[in-house]
This record gives sequence, C-alpha cells and structure tokens, in this order.
Amino acid sequence: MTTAVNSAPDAAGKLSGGRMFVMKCGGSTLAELPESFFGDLVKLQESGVQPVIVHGGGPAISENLGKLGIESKFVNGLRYTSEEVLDVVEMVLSGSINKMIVRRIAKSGGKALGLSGVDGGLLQAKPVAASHEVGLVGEVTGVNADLVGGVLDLGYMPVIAPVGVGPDGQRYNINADTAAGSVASELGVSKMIVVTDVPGIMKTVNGEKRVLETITVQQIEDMILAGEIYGGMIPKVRAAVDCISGKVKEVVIVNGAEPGVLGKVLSGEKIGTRIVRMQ
Ligand SMILES: Nc1ncnc2c1ncn2[C@@H]1O[C@H](COP(=O)(O)OP(=O)(O)O)[C@@H](O)[C@H]1O
Ligand SMILES: CC(=O)N[C@@H](CCC(=O)OP(=O)(O)O)C(=O)O
Repeated sequence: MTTAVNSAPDAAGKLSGGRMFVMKCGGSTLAELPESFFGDLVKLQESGVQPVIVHGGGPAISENLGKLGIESKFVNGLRYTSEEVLDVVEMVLSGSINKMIVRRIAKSGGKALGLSGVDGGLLQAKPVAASHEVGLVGEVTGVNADLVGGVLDLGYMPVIAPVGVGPDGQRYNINADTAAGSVASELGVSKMIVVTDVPGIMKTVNGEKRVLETITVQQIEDMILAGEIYGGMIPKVRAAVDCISGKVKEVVIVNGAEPGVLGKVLSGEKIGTRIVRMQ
C-alpha cells in the first residue's frame, strides 16, 4: 500500500503550525503494526515531516510482571506502581519496547533516537493527585522541548518512553496517552495522532457499532458517564481534551493496522475519530 508514500510530500504542507506532529503508539497495537507502517513513517520523515513518537507498552509490562508473579492492578486506568513495579515498567518501556521501535524504524531505512522521559529531563514529573491510591504514577510538569528540537535538527525521529523524573530524581510511571498529550501541547504541534487497536471511538447506534467521525467534548463526557467510553480509551480522550484546549488543533484516534493510515490522516482523509477544537 503506497498511500502515505504518495501523499507524504503533501502531508508536509498540510501540517499547519509546523512540520512536526506527535504520534502516540499504544502497546495494544505495537506488535500488530505492519512493516509498511514504519516504511510510511520513514517516507514522511524523508519528505520533511517531523514525527515525534511517544509509545506505551501496557500489555508487555503486565506480561513481565506476571512472569515475576506480580499482579497488575489498575485504579481508574492507572497502573498501581510500587518501586518494584516501576523497575519492570522502566525496563520494559525504556528498554525493550523503546528499542524495538527504534530498530523497526532503522530497518525501514529511517533514523530514530530512543529516549525515556528521564534522559535530559525530557519529561519532568510530579506525583498525580491520586498517588495515595496509585503509588509512583506521575503527571508531566514540563517537557524539554529544546532536546526534542535538537534531536529533530540532527535528522533523528525522537522515540519517547513515558517514564518521567522529579526534581529530586524520583522516577514516575506516566500513562502514555497523558505523556503524549503533554508533549504535543508543549511542542505546540497542530496535530496529535493516537494509534491504537480500534478504528476510532465506537458507539452503538440502533444495535450497530459505528466509528464516530468526530466527537465533541460534551459527547465525550456523556459517553464516559454512560460507560460507552471506558478503560484505556478514557486517558486518550482526556489527553485529547486537554490538548485541544491549548495549541493542538486536532487529535485523531486511528487503528495502526489500517494500511497507509498515517498518510491518510496527514492528507486530511476521513479516517478514525477526530477530536477538534470548537471554533
Ligand atoms: N467507545 C470506545 N470505542 C473504541 N474503543 C473503546 C471504547 N471504549 C473503550 N475502548 C477500549 O479502548 C481500547 C484501547 O485502549 P488501550 O487498550 O489502552 O490501547 P492502547 O494500548 O493503544 O493505549 C480498545 O481496545 C477498547 O477495548
Ligand atoms: C500509569 C500507567 O498506567 N502507565 C502505563 C504506561 C504504559 C502505557 O500507558 O501503555 P499503553 O499506552 O499501552 O496503555 C502502564 O504502566 O501501563
């Protein structure tokens, strides 16, 4: 499939507010992403677009914790994170998953540099308000945007693992959607693409499951209350809502397994669910 290949030069022009965009890759989909996904990413990079990747890895963390006999517990979508859990989180996110993405980009002929939020104080963090329930989970207080800019200037795609660091050197586990939203806001990109394992936000209408083309902030709140948006979709929509109240103009949630998905989103094709700022 060559959609992104053909539309890549266009995409550079269509990214209003700069050539940069933030892409969050969820752990749910990483193993399923086809080679063509990384090939398309590299073609975009070659055409002058600057993707900044923030990735998750929730399923791999749970699998590794399981092997160690440690149970995974989530409170409102956030993993309960003790120091022991954090060791595994950091090993999996900043280690195997981050390097797997860098290797796949390199295999497709691209240049990527893996970093965790700890490196160069990329993701500065503090404990979340609910830390008494979730432990060492952080929220982003600052992003070292100069470091991201420097990596891009060197011609490398930054690949960021969502482990943050406090002023005292404490590490924090940060939800990847939340981290991506903060990076998008701080970099002031116009677009954030959330790549996951479903084709967008789905709603059952007249007994039929449909992907919503667009969704408003009010509809999001209603769907969360009705239990129609649940689990891992909640941090995505919350991060999206936060983002679009700042400089980010739209957040698009798409399925990474869809052929040519990045080119389609960047060239403005109707795909996935768009969460846009109200005019
Ligand atoms: N309304 C919804 N539409 C689509 N998916 C939803 C919705 N509400 C909850 N989900 C769930 O959100 C999941 C995606 O979140 P998650 O598993 O955390 O993915 P990722 O690892 O990509 O962050 C979907 O697989 C689906 O089970
Ligand atoms: C605090 C918290 O819950 N952190 C997540 C970080 C990884 C993540 O968010 O991965 P996905 O994008 O695949 O869900 C976790 O430990 O699972």
